[in-house]
Amino acid sequence: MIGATILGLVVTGCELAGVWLFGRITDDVLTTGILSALILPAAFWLGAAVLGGAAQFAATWLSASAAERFVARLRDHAFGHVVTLSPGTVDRMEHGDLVARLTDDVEEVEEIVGSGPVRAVSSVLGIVVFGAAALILRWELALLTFAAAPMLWFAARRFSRRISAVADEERRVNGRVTAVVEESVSAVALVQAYNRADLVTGRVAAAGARWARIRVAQARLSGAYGPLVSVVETLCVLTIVGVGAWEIGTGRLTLGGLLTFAGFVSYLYPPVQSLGHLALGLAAARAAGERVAELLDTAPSVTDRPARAHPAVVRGDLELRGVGYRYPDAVRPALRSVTLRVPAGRTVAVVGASGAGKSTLTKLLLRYADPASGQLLLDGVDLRDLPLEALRANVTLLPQETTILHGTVRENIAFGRAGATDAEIVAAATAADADVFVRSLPDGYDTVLGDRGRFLSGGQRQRIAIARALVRDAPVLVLDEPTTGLDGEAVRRLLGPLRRLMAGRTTVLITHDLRLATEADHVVELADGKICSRPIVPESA
Ligand SMILES: Nc1ncnc2c1ncn2[C@@H]1O[C@H](COP(=O)(O)OP(=O)(O)OP(=O)(O)O)[C@@H](O)[C@H]1O
Repeated sequence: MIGATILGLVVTGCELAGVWLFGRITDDVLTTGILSALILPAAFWLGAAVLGGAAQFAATWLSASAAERFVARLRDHAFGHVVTLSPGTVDRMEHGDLVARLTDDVEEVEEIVGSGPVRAVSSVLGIVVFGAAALILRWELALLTFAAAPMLWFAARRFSRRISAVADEERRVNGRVTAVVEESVSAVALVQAYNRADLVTGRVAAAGARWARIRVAQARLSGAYGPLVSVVETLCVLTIVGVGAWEIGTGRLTLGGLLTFAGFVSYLYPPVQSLGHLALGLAAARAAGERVAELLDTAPSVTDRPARAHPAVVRGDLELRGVGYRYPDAVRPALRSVTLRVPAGRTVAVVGASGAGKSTLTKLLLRYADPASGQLLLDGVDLRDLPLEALRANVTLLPQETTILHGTVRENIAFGRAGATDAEIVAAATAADADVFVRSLPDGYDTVLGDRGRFLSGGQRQRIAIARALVRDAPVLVLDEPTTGLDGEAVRRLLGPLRRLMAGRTTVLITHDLRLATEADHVVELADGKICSRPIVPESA
């Protein structure tokens, strides 16, 4: 900011010198015809132009890098906040709208908070310096010219109110367009299968048309502001020419003096206009800023309590004592007084009908949410008393839907633990029965997997996920329907990798698959959010 102010001063000083030298040249060279008098002022003028140009270049560079740094920092901050929100909170947001807040809205805020102050300072500098120069040269004429300022201020105020209302709407609709496009693209397979291209294109077109209407309204408003200012400017120039001609006639002003004065005034308007535009831009930035602030104000539903002592590595004794949970806005609780114990190193399978509350249990075990009543304990410590990072370092979740990230097979497996070595990655893939098919891929472990792993079969995706969990090597394992969507043969092939993954780990195995349930030491049934007392399959050895 200080650098930009100094550079702004240098630019303004050079422009001022240029205008003044032009006035001198008019009086000493153009009106007298003495060519030799041109050399010195021309040399100074050229010097001022070079120095001013260099300062302008440095100021542009400085403000662009400051602006981009600001955008990156704000986006990192906002995104850093989003990843602390529980998955349930993020799922309740429209993903496209969330993306719009983290991209377009952050950039819009920068316009005002980042480069805005720099532009404001250089505009104010320009107004003060050229205004003072005009006053010093001919104060009466200057005051006459400044009379236009209230008109400009009044116009900017009227426009900014209307632009502000439109800007709010534009930011909202912009988020909606991104959300509709994002949703339609991710559902493209369903759209084609059900022949509903007309429905989604209609939705995108409707959102796009609404956005286009608002953008046109915005353009109309700011388009009207520019010409209005030009008309006011023209009025001032005509006043200067008229009064100036009269003053030249009376001998109170030379032609060079009038041109110098007109030059000062012409340098006065761009900063006045720039301040006006800045005020108009403030409306859009405020609307965007509110959307970013709303995101930052969304509090994580689960937070760390003040630090407490905790074992770095846990044994893995898991216990649920009378756990109850109800989703926000849900009428019925998803879990009701669930009591369950999984001794260290043992496996408990949780079976039950769809909607019984099985996945909800996994969310509480990972602390995506806290129970409304009761306690979940790891080695006798309430999960809420463990730092979130320590809890998650000790509990590995294999979610129902396998997430494959855009990246290589190696990166996808290494995602399980920062710093995993190549040897550990290959060992995990081998134990997950993934090594053979990975080596048959075009680039082996360096094959880039497309978004969501669409180049892989369901069973292959699941084996990559098991390798990732093996690399993580945590003592507690939560498996949420690990065989969902797989046929009998694929399930059979997954049994070996799953057994190797569960071996020696405390495991909560959520499954519909009774063959898989027999892998557990104990099976419990969840029905309507409660544990049933009767075992539904005979316990295995
Ligand atoms: N995000 C949510 N908001 C509100 N209610 C939810 C939410 N997720 C689940 N529920 C409700 O909570 C109950 C338990 O859901 P849960 O997903 O735990 O069942 P589940 O046993 O895992 O079912 P499935 O076997 O079909 O995966 C259901 O009635 C469900 O409708």
